[in-house]
Amino acid sequence: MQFHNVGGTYLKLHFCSPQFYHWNVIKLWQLCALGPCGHLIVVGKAVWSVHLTGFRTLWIPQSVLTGCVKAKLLEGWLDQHWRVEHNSVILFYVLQLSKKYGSVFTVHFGPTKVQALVNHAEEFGDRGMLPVLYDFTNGHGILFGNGDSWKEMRRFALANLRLWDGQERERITFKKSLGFRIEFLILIFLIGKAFDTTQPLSYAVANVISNIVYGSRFEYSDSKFRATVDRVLYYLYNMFPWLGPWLKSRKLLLKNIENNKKEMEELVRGLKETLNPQMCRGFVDSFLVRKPSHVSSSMPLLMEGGFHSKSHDTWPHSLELYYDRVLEEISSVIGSRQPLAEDRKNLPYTDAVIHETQRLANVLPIAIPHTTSRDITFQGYFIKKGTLVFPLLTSVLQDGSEWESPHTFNPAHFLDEEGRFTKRDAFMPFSAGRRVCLGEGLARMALFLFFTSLLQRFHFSPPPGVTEDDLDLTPAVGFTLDPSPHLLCAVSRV
Ligand code: HEM
Repeated sequence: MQFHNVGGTYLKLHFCSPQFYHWNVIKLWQLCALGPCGHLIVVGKAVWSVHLTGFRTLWIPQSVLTGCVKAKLLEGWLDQHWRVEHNSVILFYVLQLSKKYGSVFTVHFGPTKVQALVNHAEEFGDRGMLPVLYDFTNGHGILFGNGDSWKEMRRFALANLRLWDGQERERITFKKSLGFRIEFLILIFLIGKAFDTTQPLSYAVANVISNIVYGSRFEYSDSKFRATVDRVLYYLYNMFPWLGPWLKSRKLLLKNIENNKKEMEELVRGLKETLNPQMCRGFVDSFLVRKPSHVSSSMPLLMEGGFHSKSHDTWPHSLELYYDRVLEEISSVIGSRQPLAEDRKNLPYTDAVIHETQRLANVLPIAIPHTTSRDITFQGYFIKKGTLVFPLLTSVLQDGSEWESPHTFNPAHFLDEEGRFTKRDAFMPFSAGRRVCLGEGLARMALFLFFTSLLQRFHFSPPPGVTEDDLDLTPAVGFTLDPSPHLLCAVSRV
């Protein structure tokens, strides 16, 4: 994939001078720099506002922020504001800067030196490690690993996922699991009450992934399972390293991670005791048979796949209001039978709507951090080995020179003049290069089956008394970009 043909934006972030390291309060202004409402809050004699001119500056006397007061202020303020604003602010903020400063620019951001850009798969292909991600993984696994062990794990995982893509495994495991999750949603929706889209979808997606990872699904009434998923959701809303040790939520985050690890270990113990090497039930079994010492690395897939897919699954319903044409297509091609993966090629408009939803929803706007594997000069900028790099996927997914209407929902982006589905190079919600999403094939298939099955059965609308215009779909904060929590009603079509 050649990023430079697509013309994305490359973000380079510098952190400020180390003399401020010893101030606890430094993290406050690190945050505030990109904090609520785009205001820059400068504490004490911070000198790094050079590149942030143009933003309003609010001075907080340093004397106000000492000892406990400092900690309390910080905690309360962060809890109230940061979690709500963080992601969208970073995103819109850097996009604004990119308009002003061009495709490579510098932001002073805190006490570590950080630069972010995308290109050159090899040089920018290592995974960058943020403290909070380290808390979660200790640097192991596919998502956050590097070097030979990452290479080996990725190859192994891909081979296994391909296995499931193969006929037998797909028919048995994948379709069955999707059936379950759809069954669950049907139950929820049939209750007829307005529901918040996030939670049932998260449980359902997590069940699909656990079917693949563990070879079995959970009952939705299982309180342990629900607690695990809730904890994963909690991670996502708290994955901000610079919140650091001041936040009480970090303590909870670590406790949640510990609890989830324990439960996963328990599950793996059970699988070990009942292992039959001739009959792999899921991903963990493959590890137990062929790579027993790496088995813990398979576990974060539950979180990884779950949260990405969940974010997408919550979006299409919000856009369902536009989907009459999709329904016509589904009903003329599939009728009332269960949709199958191979139906996709006969549903070009539906496929275009799903792609356009992914493009505009842009659920991982700054992907997952990379790091440079060696010194490199890129677009005239020297970047040192070990520099943190944030691929800004939004800059490609909503690039005005690539898309006819970059900020508007427009399925025609993926259709040719005859109404046939057409691929676009700038469509890269799964990123690109050597760290491209491992679950892309699986996620694409799940999105298609899930989306068509739900639309086939339900009409979605805002709750009584709420108009479509009242629905607030402003992206909410998190590691992923989800729509703000909102209620919908599902009315059965059959
Ligand atoms: C709609 C759903 C999904 C989206 C949009 C998505 C997107 C992404 C993105 C943007 C990355 C970062 C790539 C980079 O570092 O440049 C990624 C990495 C990854 N994804 Fe996904 N993902 C989805 C679903 C899944 C699923 C279902 C799985 C698991 C079965 C999965 C497994 C992974 C793994 C293991 C990585 C790390 C790859 C590596 O570092 O080598 N993803 N994904």
